[in-house]
Amino acid sequence: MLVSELSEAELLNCFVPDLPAGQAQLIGPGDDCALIAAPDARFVTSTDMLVENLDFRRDWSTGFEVGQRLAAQNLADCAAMGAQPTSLLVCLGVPRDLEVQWVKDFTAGISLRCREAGVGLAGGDLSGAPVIVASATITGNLDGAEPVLRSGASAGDIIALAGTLGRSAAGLSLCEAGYIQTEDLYTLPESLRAIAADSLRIFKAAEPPLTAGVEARQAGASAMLDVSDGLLRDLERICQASETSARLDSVLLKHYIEPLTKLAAWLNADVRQWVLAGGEDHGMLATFPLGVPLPKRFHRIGECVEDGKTELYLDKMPAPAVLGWDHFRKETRE
Ligand SMILES: Nc1ncnc2c1ncn2[C@@H]1O[C@H](COP(=O)(O)OP(=O)(O)OP(=O)(O)O)[C@@H](O)[C@H]1O
Ligand SMILES: Cc1ncc(C[n+]2csc(CCOP(=O)(O)O)c2C)c(N)n1
Ligand SMILES: [Mg+2]
Repeated sequence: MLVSELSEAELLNCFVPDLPAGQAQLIGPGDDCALIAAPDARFVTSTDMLVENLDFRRDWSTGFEVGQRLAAQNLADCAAMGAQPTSLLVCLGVPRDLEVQWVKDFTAGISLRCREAGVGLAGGDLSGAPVIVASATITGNLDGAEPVLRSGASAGDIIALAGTLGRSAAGLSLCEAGYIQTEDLYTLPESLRAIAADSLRIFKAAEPPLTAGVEARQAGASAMLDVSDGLLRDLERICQASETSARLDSVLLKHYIEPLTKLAAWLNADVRQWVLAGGEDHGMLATFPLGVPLPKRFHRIGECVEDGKTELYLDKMPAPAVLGWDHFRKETRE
């Protein structure tokens, strides 16, 4: 059945009765607004969108995966402030010839990730669009604590990451090379299949270490963001906001590079490009004052350095000018 065969109310009725309700959700979907508890009189909020053919392709990803990915990227933004999610609102624009099942799968994907995070899907909006456009808005609670900003890093701080780097970019390269479904991976050498399957899964539906955000705040992180546009581009954002330089350690980055090296060689891709510039893994990139024990899941990858600039270094050299993701300007780092 196509969405054009249903009224808006009928389409809503296909999924609204099954949406998750979180603890903070006092009134869920059905009225003009939802009502969400904000126990510390302030809340964090952020929004993020996905556009068909730019951010996902329907022939690569299922509705279930796109839904999971939309939830994950919003939950990652909330986590990167050190906040606990309290509500998610979802807007969806769809073409008239889209299967109703796609919309149901998409909502099921969002609902799964919301349930895992204990957050309610509080409402949203539906409209028509020439391609699928989906956006979500998250709110989160800091429980009276201060948020972890991009601007809090100082020279001497340790730079650490929780989550994966380069896996999503590897998954994108696999799809571009025609390895789209797990079954397609059987034509790869056996030794590459597990890492390829892992990368494909992460590309299609990111798996950020969401609870690591609050843990980093509680451990005393000085700055944090989620890596959506690539390690170098996002670390540069911390450097610019904090007015510090940063030095990455190539020995510590081997943790991310080595598992992907053979797959990159097979695909004729640049593994350093995947790891240094690949976005959408949504790992938590944080800085911690020297001496603070890193929370579990955080791996040290470098340190902030004082040189009166906001430069990135890889060991003792300026970091390579590999491309980070930019929707409008793809040829250089900002
Ligand atoms: N249309 C807009 N109007 C107002 N502010 C915006 C708009 N688009 C982006 N911003 C703001 O600009 C900042 C950077 O946006 P960006 O989308 O790059 O966020 P990000 O967290 O770095 O990346 P991601 O969206 O991948 O998580 C954010 O604070 C965001 O709220
Ligand atoms: C079909 C297709 N082509 C390319 C990509 C890669 N891609 C799109 S947006 C983005 C960065 C994060 O964006 P934002 O900052 O808007 O969250 C990346 C790495 C994809 N996911 N799907
Ligand atoms: Mg972000």
